[in-house]
Formats: sequence, structure tokens, C-alpha cells
Amino acid sequence: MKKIAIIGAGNMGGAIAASLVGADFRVVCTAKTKITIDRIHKEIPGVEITQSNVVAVSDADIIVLAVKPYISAGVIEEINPVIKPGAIVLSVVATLSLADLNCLLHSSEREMKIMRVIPNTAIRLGKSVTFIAPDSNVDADTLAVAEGIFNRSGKAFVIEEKSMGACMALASCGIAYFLRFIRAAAEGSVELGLRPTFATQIAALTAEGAAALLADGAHPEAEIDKVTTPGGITIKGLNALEANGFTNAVIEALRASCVK
Ligand SMILES: NC(=O)C1=CN([C@@H]2O[C@H](COP(=O)(O)OP(=O)(O)OC[C@H]3O[C@@H](n4cnc5c(N)ncnc54)[C@H](O)[C@@H]3O)[C@@H](O)[C@H]2O)C=CC1
Ligand SMILES: O=C(O)[C@@H]1CCC=N1
Repeated sequence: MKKIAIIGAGNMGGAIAASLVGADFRVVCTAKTKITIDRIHKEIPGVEITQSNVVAVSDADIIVLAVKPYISAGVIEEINPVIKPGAIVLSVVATLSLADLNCLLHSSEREMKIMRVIPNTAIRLGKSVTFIAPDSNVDADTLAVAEGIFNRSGKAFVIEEKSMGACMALASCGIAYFLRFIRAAAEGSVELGLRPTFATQIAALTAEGAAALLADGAHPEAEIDKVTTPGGITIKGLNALEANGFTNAVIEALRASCVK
């Protein structure tokens, strides 16, 4: 059975570990505090735990690096000597490029299969959109292993690294944008007299319905036309949104979040 070491079993790493319950892997998780370690052990059946990154990575076939960006270089330095030749390294760290990873891992000295993997927080519910950008030496079978892992917690897309900034803005940061829209819609509804919890629930269900209308590949504007009665009330709201810069604000948000 292949051993997968999850270094930093927090929000992302913990969700990845949970998605692997029942899969054909031996899963070993690390975290900084004993409290997190004990919680993982309690909440995720079958997962092994240790506070030692070195112990977790020794003999691991797959290493998932899921610590915060500002400690990632130090953690890589710590685990690098025990990464076995040929291991698959999946980095969830948003800020590290493949070039950074190759440099930090000294990959020229030992064969390694490195991929950047960027999920979003819906991974906790098995509804992540996850992007995988493989390094140039990653073969189809190895890529399929990564796809298999991340298709367990949502939908995985293989992309070129040059698209990662845009994809991460759209789907990882995008979770926050969509939630902010839902909150804004709820606030408007509260002003119109609805209760906050009811308004939030209805806004979320409406967002779900809108997304479902696009499932067959429909164009958003075609579905918008079906709602928008000539001389009716929807067009008044849409025009008010645009008068206040809605489309432009969303485009600017994506530009701001996109790491080049
Ligand atoms: N939050 C998001 O939407 C996304 C986050 N990411 C990336 O995921 C990574 C992890 O983020 P989160 O899961 O949100 O952070 P988190 O803080 O929830 O998890 C990090 C974990 O690392 C552990 N840790 C701290 N120091 C450690 C050490 N020296 N050795 C081993 N473990 C250690 C902590 O105990 C914690 O459990 C980050 O690099 C971030 O860039 C990527 C895509 C989206
Ligand atoms: O805000 C961030 O930097 C991370 C990366 C993508 C989502 N959260």
C-alpha cells in the first residue's frame, strides 16, 4: 500500500486526509500542535498521526505539502533529506511556483515528481474545484494518481502552470467573492424586511439554482434573458448593479487576486 504523508493537516491538509478515508493509501498526517494532531486522530478514522515531519515523510511515496506559505521553505528544508527518490510531491502552497519548488527541493540532485495542487475551501465538503499543474517530467500515470486523489474531494482539472494565477483567483479566491455576494444579497433583503438567517439561506439556495442552470453549458446571459421581463423588475435591478460598477468590480477583483 502506498504511503502518503500530509505535512500540515490544517484546513486543506485535514480535508485531503479526510477525503482519503477508504482509499488504498496509508495516510500519515502531521501538524504543529498536539491539539490538532489529536483532533485529526479522533475525526479521521484510520489516519496515522505524528508531530515529526521527518517520520511522516520517511518512506512516503507521496508527500502533500499543506503548511502556510511563510513556513513552507523551512519545512521543505527539514523534510528534503528524507524524501525518497521518485517520490511524488504535491504542493498546496499557493505562493510557491514549480520553479520555487524545484529550487527549494534541489530536485536536480534526485528524481522527484513535483506538482502544484490548488483546491478551494469547499474541499471540506467534497466540493472543491482543484487545479493540478504538473512539472514537465511528470508522466501520465503519475498525473493520474494526483487526479485520482483530488477527484475524491470534488473535481480536479489539469492545467498549465501559466494559468494557475487566473484559476486560483476564479476558484480559490472566488469562494470568498461568491460568499460576499450572498452576504450582500442578504443585507439588501434584510433592509427590505427579511430575517437575516432566512435571507442568507434563500440567497445561498438561489446561487445554487443559478449555478445549476449552467450545468448543461448554457450561456449565463441566455439564462438572464429568461428572467428579465421587458419593462419588468429584473432589468431595473441589473441596470442598478451595472450603474454601480458590478461587472467591472468583479473583473478588478480577479485582476487583484491573480498572482502572475
Ligand atoms: N485557504 C485557502 O482557500 C487555500 C489555501 N491554500 C494553501 O493551503 C496551505 C494551507 O492553508 P490552510 O490549510 O488554510 O492552513 P492551516 O493553518 O489551516 O493549516 C496549516 C497546518 O500546518 C500545521 N503546521 C504549522 N507548522 C507546521 C510545521 N512546522 N510542520 C508541520 N505542520 C505545521 C498547522 O498545525 C496547521 O494544522 C497554504 O499554503 C495556502 O497557501 C491553497 C489554496 C486555497
Ligand atoms: O488568500 C490566499 O492567499 C489563499 C490562496 C487562495 C485562497 N486563499
